[in-house]
Amino acid sequence: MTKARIIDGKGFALDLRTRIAAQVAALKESHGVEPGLAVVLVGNDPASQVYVRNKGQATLAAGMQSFEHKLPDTVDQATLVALVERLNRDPAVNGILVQLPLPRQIDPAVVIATIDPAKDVDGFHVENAGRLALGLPGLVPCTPLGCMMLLRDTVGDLRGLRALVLGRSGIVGKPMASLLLAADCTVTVAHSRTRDLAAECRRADILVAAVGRPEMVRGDWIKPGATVIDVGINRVAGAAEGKTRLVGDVDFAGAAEVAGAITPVPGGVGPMTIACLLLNTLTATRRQNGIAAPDDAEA
Ligand SMILES: Nc1nc2c(c(=O)[nH]1)N[C@@H](CN(C=O)c1ccc(C(=O)N[C@@H](CCC(=O)O)C(=O)O)cc1)CN2
Ligand SMILES: [Mg+2]
Repeated sequence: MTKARIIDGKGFALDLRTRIAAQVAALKESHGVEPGLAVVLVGNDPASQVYVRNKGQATLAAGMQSFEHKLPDTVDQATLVALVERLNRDPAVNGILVQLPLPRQIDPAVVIATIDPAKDVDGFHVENAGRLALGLPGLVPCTPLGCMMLLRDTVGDLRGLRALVLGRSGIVGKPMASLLLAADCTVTVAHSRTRDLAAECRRADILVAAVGRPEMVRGDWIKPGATVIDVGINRVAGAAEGKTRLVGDVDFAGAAEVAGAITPVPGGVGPMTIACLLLNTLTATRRQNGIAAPDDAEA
């Protein structure tokens, strides 16, 4: 039987997007400034195509300008870098995002390093990563930012809580650990080489799973009453022939019997990623124009 509160990331994200749209309208009214987001898609990865389409629709729905750039999967790195440099110079573009993954002939680190840090709404540039690690203001990666919003809404005061981040990627695990540390949690980062992962998980008041391994975290790894944030989005074979379904990195049914609160997949962290992209674009636009956020703003 499900005991845990199910954290409604989809609902939270929709509400956040509505509030962002209101702030965009106010920004246009007060300063005549309209945020613009450029999204670059390289190749034909079906999931990336869906994400980019959803980002474009969400951008327009928030009242921002959307610029989509699609390049073939054979494109060379120099051409992509030249496009990013052009977007860096374009005053209508306040945020730049290059959809990942990129084809193998392109080094993502080189492309990300080309993005103007002030327009890096993914928060992946080393300058923004360094700022986050040092507790300085910058642009924060969207998925960890969304996880923190859900955590604050669910738990409230995070100070002193024991948090375990499962996964050490530069996109989710490391920034997530920095954000939890900044919120005064006691943070452990676990990974594939961690000894007795289950025991580490069982100590955590907050468990953030971001390893990309379907249902790896079992129900008996969860501390009773813990808050579980599942970042995994894994497509696995479904019950019916030829059908697939999405699962997280956590065995939802098992964990929901033990946890105090848990994000579902789908409908948990995923929708927060796009909502936080809009938030970062608004933040970047304000900073580029020297406009302070109103007191009731999200960021
Ligand atoms: N440049 C970037 N590339 C990628 C990022 C990113 O933040 N920046 N993240 C992911 C993909 N992603 C956004 O780009 C993303 C993934 C999932 C969702 C989402 O809403 N998921 C839904 C389920 C969707 C489905 O049915 O497939 C959910 O979890 O409810 C939004 C955005 C990799 N690349
Ligand atoms: Mg503009």
